[in-house]
Amino acid sequence: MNRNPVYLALDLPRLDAAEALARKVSGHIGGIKLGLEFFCAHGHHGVHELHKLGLPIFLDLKLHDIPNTVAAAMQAIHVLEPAIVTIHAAGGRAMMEDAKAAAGENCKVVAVTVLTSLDDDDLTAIGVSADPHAQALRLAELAHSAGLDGIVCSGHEVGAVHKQWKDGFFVVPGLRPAEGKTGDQKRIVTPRQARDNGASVLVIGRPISRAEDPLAAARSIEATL
Ligand SMILES: O=C(O)c1cc(=O)[nH]c(=O)n1[C@@H]1O[C@H](COP(=O)(O)O)[C@@H](O)[C@H]1O
Repeated sequence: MNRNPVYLALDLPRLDAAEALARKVSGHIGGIKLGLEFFCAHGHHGVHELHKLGLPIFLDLKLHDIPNTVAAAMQAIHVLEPAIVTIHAAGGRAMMEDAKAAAGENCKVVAVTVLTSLDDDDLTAIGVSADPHAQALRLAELAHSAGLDGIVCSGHEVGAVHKQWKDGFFVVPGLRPAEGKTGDQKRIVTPRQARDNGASVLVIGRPISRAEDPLAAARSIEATL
């Protein structure tokens, strides 16, 4: 894995625009994250196109279904040779075990714990009585015992998760440079705080992709790390 921990979230509707942006900042990121917006629009073809840049690909598909379906989906993406794939920890132990067993040899499988767009009230509304911190720790423990490589959590929880899972692989989104717009994210920290708290991968989208000058934004984030 590249030493630069920043994975650029390419949440853009057009393939040519996504490719151009990734190419422009490619010297200042460690990888590319392709999520649901990209995959639903451009599928395998889009992933093959982005592979041409030579950076590791993080396929953020957040799979969450019965174990058999998730395992079959994992097998269907082998051919894309992703470095990292996401599933949802809330899918349960058997789903996580089967997803890991079906993944390619060099693919890290990480489980989303509590989305960074959720706060206490959101968890209460879906019937979860634990706060985001406790819930993230609980799901991290489950993901660890199911044999996954790591988890996705916010920069607020990653320090505590790191203490209980020393060699885990931790993906942290919800990152904003000090002056960045929050948007739909609720549990945010700066890229530097996330790294200092133990993040392995820093997922950054709009602070770069929606910046007036994406190259300058990527450079200035890199300079803080
Ligand atoms: O799995 C993820 O990457 C993810 C999990 C999470 O809890 N929160 C979260 O924002 N993400 C993704 O991280 C990216 C964040 O984008 P920005 O808020 O634009 O930096 C998006 O592509 C989200 O899909």
